[in-house]
Amino acid sequence: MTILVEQPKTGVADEAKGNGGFVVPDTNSFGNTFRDYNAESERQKTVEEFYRMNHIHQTYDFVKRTREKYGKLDRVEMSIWECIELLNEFVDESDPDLDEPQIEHLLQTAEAIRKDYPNEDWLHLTGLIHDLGKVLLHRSFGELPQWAVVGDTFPVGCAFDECNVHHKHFKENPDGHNPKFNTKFGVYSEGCGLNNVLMSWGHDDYMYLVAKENKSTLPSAGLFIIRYHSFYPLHKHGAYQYLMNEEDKENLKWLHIFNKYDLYSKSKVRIDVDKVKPYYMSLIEKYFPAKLKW
Ligand SMILES: O[C@H]1[C@H](O)[C@@H](O)[C@H](O)[C@@H](O)[C@H]1O
Ligand SMILES: [Fe+2]
Ligand SMILES: [Fe+2]
Repeated sequence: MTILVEQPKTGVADEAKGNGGFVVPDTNSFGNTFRDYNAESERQKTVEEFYRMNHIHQTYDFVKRTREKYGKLDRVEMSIWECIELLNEFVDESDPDLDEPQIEHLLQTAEAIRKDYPNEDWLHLTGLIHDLGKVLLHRSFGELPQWAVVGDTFPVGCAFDECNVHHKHFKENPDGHNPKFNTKFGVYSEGCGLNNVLMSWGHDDYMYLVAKENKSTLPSAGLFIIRYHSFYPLHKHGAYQYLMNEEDKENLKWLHIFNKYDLYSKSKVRIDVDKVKPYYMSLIEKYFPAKLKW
């Protein structure tokens, strides 16, 4: 099902009058511009070290093996809300804009979308669950290291585009020296569709598999957002476009909308969980079974 892209409820004029629409802040909680990977901040070193490990270890072979293993979904049975609560203890080491527990980020994203798109309940829920795959960091999921869970994603099996954050650290990735994998198309072909492309392993693809295998009724745009929201090289820089097919191009429009809320809603202003929980529980019930296989 294709859902037509609509304009947000409030226009710029409404925002200026304080009529409720989501307002994009100029700086993050640390006073820097968003996604500035070189800004001197307490987080810069942690983040760069994160990407060094990520770029060295995410190889075609690693992704294939790990995706097969986690795709079995034979670890845990739990509800969406139980998973949200599990995430409470984690801070994402790849993120220069946020050092709050993940539950804050999930609710902030969902609530910001809800302000501007009150009728797209599927998009509110997508906001709430888009990062749930970060449970891979948890003990019961084998405590995957951060480099295998978070951060921007990129295709493996073809050349690493220069617009990837901290690109220089790819020089230690063995795939970069393998002629099978280091050309523009690598193991892929033009227009093959993202569904046929292996992405670096992490919370996006994992949560997509969880939603799909548990028969979520979210529209294809919602599943696409979950699966590719960390693919900044594509949705921010326009790299790797030649791998997309027509359906990907349609879905990308919604991902562009979503990204604004994912990125810019990160703040220190807390959401009252008890107040908004009933609304989100009703959406979970509408689009997911009560218990899911993870
Ligand atoms: O640091 C962030 C964070 O891990 C997000 O959850 C992910 O979606 C982004 O792409 C990444 O850069
Ligand atoms: Fe994410
Ligand atoms: Fe996010």
